[in-house]
Amino acid sequence: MRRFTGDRLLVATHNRGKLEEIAHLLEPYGVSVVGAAELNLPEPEETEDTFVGNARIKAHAAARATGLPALADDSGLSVDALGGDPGVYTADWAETGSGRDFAMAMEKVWTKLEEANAPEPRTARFRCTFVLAWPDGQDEVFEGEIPGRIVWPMRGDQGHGYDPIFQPDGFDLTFAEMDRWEKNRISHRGRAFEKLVTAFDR
Ligand SMILES: O=c1nc[nH]c2c1ncn2[C@H]1C[C@H](O)[C@@H](COP(=O)(O)OP(=O)(O)OP(=O)(O)O)O1
Ligand SMILES: [Mg+2]
Repeated sequence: MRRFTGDRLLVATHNRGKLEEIAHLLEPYGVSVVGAAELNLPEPEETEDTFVGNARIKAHAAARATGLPALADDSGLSVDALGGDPGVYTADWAETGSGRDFAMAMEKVWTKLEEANAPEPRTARFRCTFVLAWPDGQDEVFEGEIPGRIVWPMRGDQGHGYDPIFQPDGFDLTFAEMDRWEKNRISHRGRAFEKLVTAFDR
């Protein structure tokens, strides 16, 4: 495991919600973040069919373009009764052609569960894969997941993406009803971060 010794980390994401959560996770380590969008880095095509494959594409593209270490996050929601969908295609389900519509994407999840007559609880998990890529082409992989269930109707206005329909096991709140500290403490991203953090120990 290599150490990250800087005080500002390039996060190879164009997703503001992820960036804010990662910023809060890093704050106690005295590391701030800069997002790929702020540096006007292009959004690479995510052509792999695994989280780790797509996280590698994003992390290495940013590390190559800047000569800096870069952290990418590839994540998604896997619904058991839908055979693990949307999974790696979680962002694609929200694509409208002119941006992303997560209300539409959440309706799609719910409609498919209704069509499948899926019994309650409609179990699901969020998964997160971090890839930390070094400018010399090496990388390290850290994964986390959180089990829960899909609820309907949507609840809460915090968080991002599919948070309003995901209720983690052991909680009565959806991710969108939690503040980001509470979410980070238990989330797929928080859990992957617990492993990544050894790279920031200083
Ligand atoms: O904590 C989460 N709470 C709610 N939804 C979430 C979460 N974590 C991932 N998600 C959803 C958002 C996106 O639709 C997909 C990830 O897709 P993914 O390609 O990894 O991210 P993205 O395209 O939004 O940003 P980017 O690739 O620039 O990092 O899963
Ligand atoms: Mg993406």
